[in-house]
Amino acid sequence: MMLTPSPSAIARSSLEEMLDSLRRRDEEENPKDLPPALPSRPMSRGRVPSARRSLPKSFKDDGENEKEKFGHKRKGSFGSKKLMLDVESPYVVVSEENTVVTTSEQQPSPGPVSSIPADDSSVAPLSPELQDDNVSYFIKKKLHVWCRQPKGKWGLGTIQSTSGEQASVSLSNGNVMEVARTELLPANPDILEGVDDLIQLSYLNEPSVLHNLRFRYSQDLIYSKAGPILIALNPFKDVPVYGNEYVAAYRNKSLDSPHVYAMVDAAYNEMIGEEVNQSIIISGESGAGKTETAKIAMQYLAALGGGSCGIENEVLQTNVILEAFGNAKTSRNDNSSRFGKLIEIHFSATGKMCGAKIQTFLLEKSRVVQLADGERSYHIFYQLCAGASTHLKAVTSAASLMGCSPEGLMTVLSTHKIKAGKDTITKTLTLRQKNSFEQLCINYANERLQQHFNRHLFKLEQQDYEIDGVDWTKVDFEDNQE
Ligand SMILES: Nc1ncnc2c1ncn2[C@@H]1O[C@H](COP(=O)(O)OP(=O)(O)OP(=O)(O)O)[C@@H](O)[C@H]1O
Repeated sequence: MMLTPSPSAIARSSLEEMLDSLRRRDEEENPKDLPPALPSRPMSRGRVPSARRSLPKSFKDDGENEKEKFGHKRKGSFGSKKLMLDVESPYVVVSEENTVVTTSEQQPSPGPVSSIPADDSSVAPLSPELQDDNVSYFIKKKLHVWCRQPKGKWGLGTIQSTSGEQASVSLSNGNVMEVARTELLPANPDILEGVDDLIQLSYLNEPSVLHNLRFRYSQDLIYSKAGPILIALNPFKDVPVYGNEYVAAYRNKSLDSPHVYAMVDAAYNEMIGEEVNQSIIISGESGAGKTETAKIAMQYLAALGGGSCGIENEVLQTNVILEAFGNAKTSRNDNSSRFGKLIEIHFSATGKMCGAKIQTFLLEKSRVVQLADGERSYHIFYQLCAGASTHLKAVTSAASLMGCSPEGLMTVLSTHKIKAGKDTITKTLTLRQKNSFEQLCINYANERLQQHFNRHLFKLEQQDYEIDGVDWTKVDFEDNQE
């Protein structure tokens, strides 16, 4: 028997409620629809790269037009080169007895929520490791292999010889390494360097994926695809791939290299064409670029509806408010979103943005009162202080509330007293020490605690002195109060 907790039986988080409401809504809208199938994980396989498969739909020439217009050529197309089948190549032949692997066309990946076709059963997958029978081929043809080095790094090299389970590998930096054969993985042919969709790689192993992404990143190609999934690498700088010109280029399909715009465009077209709601899930570790990517996606949708006025602008401006109240500086990201959000954007029948609904969940509330070293509370607190009018500004009101003079308050906030013997030295605090609001609060709380302790303790002592007939007003408590 399976028990399902009833909604009232347990305390439910806002996240659970949100997911539940989404599920209910989906069921109401599409009762018979199954959730879209997840893409099957592409397997590493010996495969000749298909020139036709890799060519973008709008590919017309060798990319010079795009270079002229956008400053760089599209990557991932094999240019005008036609690939010939090298019958000797291990990228085609796994082994004599084994199967010739596919050169078949990969289905285009139509959108962010679509699935790619399951693996063709007529294709024999190639194990990610080098097989016995093709190690000799790699040696003979001096083909590259990835070799795991100390500290988990991968180095590119060629196998010189093997002896039992060991292999001698000549690395591209000139070193020769003795490694276990299990530490070797086949590398892709040079012609596949920098392909824009990882499923075009003949060998889909960890170093090959990392190498391909790094190669593209080094050329400011921050977007790549893995089938229907878009991979975005954070450039940590401005890359000139956004704005009206790019919106128009992706909209009219004169550009179709991997991009958030292309992803959003596919979803938009699917929504208009099929009249089905679309979802884009953006995930990654802190600082990976999720918030920025979501904003870029929203900007594209806003641009489709006519640009930065009216409702589109209002929807975009919600980010400013959300970030003020929900984002903060952390050790990993100066603008870290400390909450999850589900943004629903609504479109009219004509395809114009007509509204939005934003649900937030799991706000890190403890950040208001508890901070790690070097981190900050929510931007709004600092913005309020920075933007407050002279009348509202951190001194006269504060002094009257605290029952002291404004001058006295300013002095204690900006100076620090040190007692050296019988002398008292007043040291001016630096701007940073003055501005450390969290530290001020912590100090204030500690001072109050100390004061409470002192009062309590001295009251008891005073009573003792009074009993003993001592004039307690002449007792020097100052040391204790430091
Ligand atoms: N496409 C981009 N172009 C330029 N800079 C970017 C891009 N994406 C991210 N960044 C930079 O990286 C920083 C961190 O990105 P972002 O805040 O989007 O990360 P995040 O994944 O949302 O992190 P968190 O989970 O902590 O909220 C941004 O403030 C910005 O400086």
